[in-house]
Amino acid sequence: MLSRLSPLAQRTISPRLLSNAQRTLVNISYPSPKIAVLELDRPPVNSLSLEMSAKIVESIKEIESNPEVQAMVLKSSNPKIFSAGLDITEMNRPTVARLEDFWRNIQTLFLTLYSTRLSTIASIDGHSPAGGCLLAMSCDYRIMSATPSYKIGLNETKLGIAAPYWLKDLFVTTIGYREAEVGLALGKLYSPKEALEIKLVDELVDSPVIDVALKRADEWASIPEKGRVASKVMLRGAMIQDLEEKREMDVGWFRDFIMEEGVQKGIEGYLKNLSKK
Ligand SMILES: CCCCC/C=C\CCC/C=C/CC(=O)SCCNC(=O)CCNC(=O)[C@H](O)C(C)(C)COP(=O)(O)OP(=O)(O)OC[C@H]1O[C@@H](n2cnc3c(N)ncnc32)[C@H](O)[C@@H]1OP(=O)(O)O
Repeated sequence: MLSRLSPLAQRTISPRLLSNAQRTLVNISYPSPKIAVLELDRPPVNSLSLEMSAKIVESIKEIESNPEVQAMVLKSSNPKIFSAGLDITEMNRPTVARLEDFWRNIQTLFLTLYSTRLSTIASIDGHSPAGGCLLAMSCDYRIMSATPSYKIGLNETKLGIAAPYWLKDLFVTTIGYREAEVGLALGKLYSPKEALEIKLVDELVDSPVIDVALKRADEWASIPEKGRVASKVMLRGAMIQDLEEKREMDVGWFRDFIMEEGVQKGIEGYLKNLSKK
């Protein structure tokens, strides 16, 4: 943790040179009393390790604990990557105990972000595959950079794995059954333009995404909280309750699926290709 370094070291080491063990993993700022910005900061690609997921959850709770704050913008410190999704190394020849803990943390991350009383705006200024898309879909509103080379979607099948049932449900809820059926089967990654067409994102911008995200956060923050949160609970409550009831069953599915030798070989091959690239 950055806070474990001496004050002098904290001032003199460039943030770029810090290892992930020394980083805070996320940064929180408050551009105005009603708005928080939660910045993902786990180089190189903001992948979601067990510790990263736990840190995001802790940060959302910290922001929520201030009753004045009404909206939270989720952004990345990386100018080209929102999040590369789950940290694939967590699924590569893991111990069963770590793998199960990892998955419980991912479930908690989804449940916390999807159900927060805060209005959540995803400021997607870069690639957002798989778990990155999960983070974005868990927010209330998604704004993406129009840069044509960026990609967003659920590409799990390309790694030889499947999205868990609750991520599939979230995808169906967001873009509709037929598009989700095709997108999941093909592990499709959409360009920003395609993502807007299927309503995977709500808005595309050419200007810095964060500027528009902060404007939208202001709009969402101006809606009276009680009615806004009641509407959110009505729309999202069933999916949250369903996973709450099935959490341990889902951990079992995940563990058994990932520990299969064939799946392990697939993950190994995918990681090798990523590194070679
Ligand atoms: C029937 C019952 C079923 C039950 C099943 C239950 C559950 C299954 C769970 C499934 C859920 C999965 C969700 C996921 O999120 S899986 C992760 C998917 N993510 C990806 O495929 C993204 C992979 N990354 C990329 O495509 C690119 O890195 C990029 C994000 C487009 C950025 O490209 P670029 O800027 O060129 O960076 P590099 O590719 O060079 O990467 C730099 C560095 O980072 C490493 N890396 C990249 N992504 C990840 C990752 N997700 N996890 C860990 N590490 C990653 C990459 O290997 C490079 O490392 P080196 O510098 O060491 O080579």
